[in-house]
Amino acid sequence: MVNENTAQEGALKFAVAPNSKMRSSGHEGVPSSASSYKDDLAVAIRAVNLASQLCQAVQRNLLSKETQSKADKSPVTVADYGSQALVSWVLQRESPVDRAAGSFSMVAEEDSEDLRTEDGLPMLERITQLVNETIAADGTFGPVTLSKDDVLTAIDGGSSPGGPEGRHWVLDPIDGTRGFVRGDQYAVALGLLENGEVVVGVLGCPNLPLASIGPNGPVSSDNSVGCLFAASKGAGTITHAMDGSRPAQRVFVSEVSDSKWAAFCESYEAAHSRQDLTANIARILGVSAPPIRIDSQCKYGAMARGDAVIYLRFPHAGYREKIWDHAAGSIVITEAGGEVFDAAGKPLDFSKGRFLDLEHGIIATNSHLKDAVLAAVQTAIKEQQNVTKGESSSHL
Ligand SMILES: Nc1ncnc2c1ncn2[C@@H]1O[C@H](COP(=O)(O)O)[C@@H](O)[C@H]1OP(=O)(O)O
Ligand SMILES: [Mg+2]
Ligand SMILES: [Mg+2]
Ligand SMILES: [Mg+2]
Repeated sequence: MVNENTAQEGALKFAVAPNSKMRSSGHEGVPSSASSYKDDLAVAIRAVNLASQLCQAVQRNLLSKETQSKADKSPVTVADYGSQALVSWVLQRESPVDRAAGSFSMVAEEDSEDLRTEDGLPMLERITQLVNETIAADGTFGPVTLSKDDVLTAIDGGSSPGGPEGRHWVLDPIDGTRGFVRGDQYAVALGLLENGEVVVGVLGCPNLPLASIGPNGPVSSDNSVGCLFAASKGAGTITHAMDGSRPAQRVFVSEVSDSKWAAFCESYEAAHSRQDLTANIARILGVSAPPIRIDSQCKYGAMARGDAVIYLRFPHAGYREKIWDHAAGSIVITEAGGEVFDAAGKPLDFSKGRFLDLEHGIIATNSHLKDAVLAAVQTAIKEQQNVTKGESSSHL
């Protein structure tokens, strides 16, 4: 995990121009009363907070039997399922808009298939226990106990195919499960799509330091962690401490306009993003600070408050991006004044169902640097293709 020592060492080693850090908005809590998504944002924050409490409890006591491998070999834990069950349960119970409409649609990462087998029963029992303990500890939902069937049904509330029409919640119950299992960064990421567009996004980042993790972060003795980021269309992005110890503040992406002063963030896991390609992009841009490598959509949150100026993600060939890995993060960036686009410079299209259909790679930065970063990305990709062509012709 990037800790404050690393950030402080970085601050000494690398001269990075100051940028716009958190600025007080004068608003407390939810971004703006002018937002037409105020109710959606409030219920999304409540759901993400509750799910984050379950994740924190599990991460403190993670046992190996509480982690399994899915068919694609990625890990899934009792907390991924428990988080999905809680978010689905809170939204279906508390969302005024969904209740009034009598319909609920959510596109979420997990499903209950493995938990419905005989082998899955101990895990289901543990998840049900965790869900009920979390609801009881929270204390704001009244006396309620979910059965195993209720938990399975809540998890399967996330089976919607999504698409270009109507309202769909989009959930990654734990984004960055590898980071979660390692004891590092992860996010509970919840978005809302309306006719294919992300209109609400909430990121619960229980391990993210409140202090900047960027190379120009403040030299601070404050080791507090746990940040929530919340954005809704037209109303900006706010952040607050998850334990309520600091009030909400509006955040804005960095104003840095010279790429040599721009720090970039990317995946901790080399298997998730091509770090050779991102190193080349950084070289072309003249970036001197080392990459900030952390798991999950916490990167989008950190960038939205100015810790990093560029986000780069280039999965290995054959990987298809899912909408729940970017929906909440992308609106957190755009409402903080940034831009999110693919390697062709196009905005991400969340209207195509469970997958994103895009040109290789996802990039985020501020509007000053968009053209320069895009040009560097395209140059690095061409250089890479030339090297690959050269290698294959030398084998002929
Ligand atoms: N082979 C892979 N390549 C790229 N991303 C992956 C791969 N396997 C899982 N992921 C997803 O990448 C995201 C982590 O991103 P990052 O690398 O930025 O931390 C997570 O959503 C993770 O899924 P999950 O939600 O199951 O953890
Ligand atoms: Mg996963
Ligand atoms: Mg994910
Ligand atoms: Mg996940």
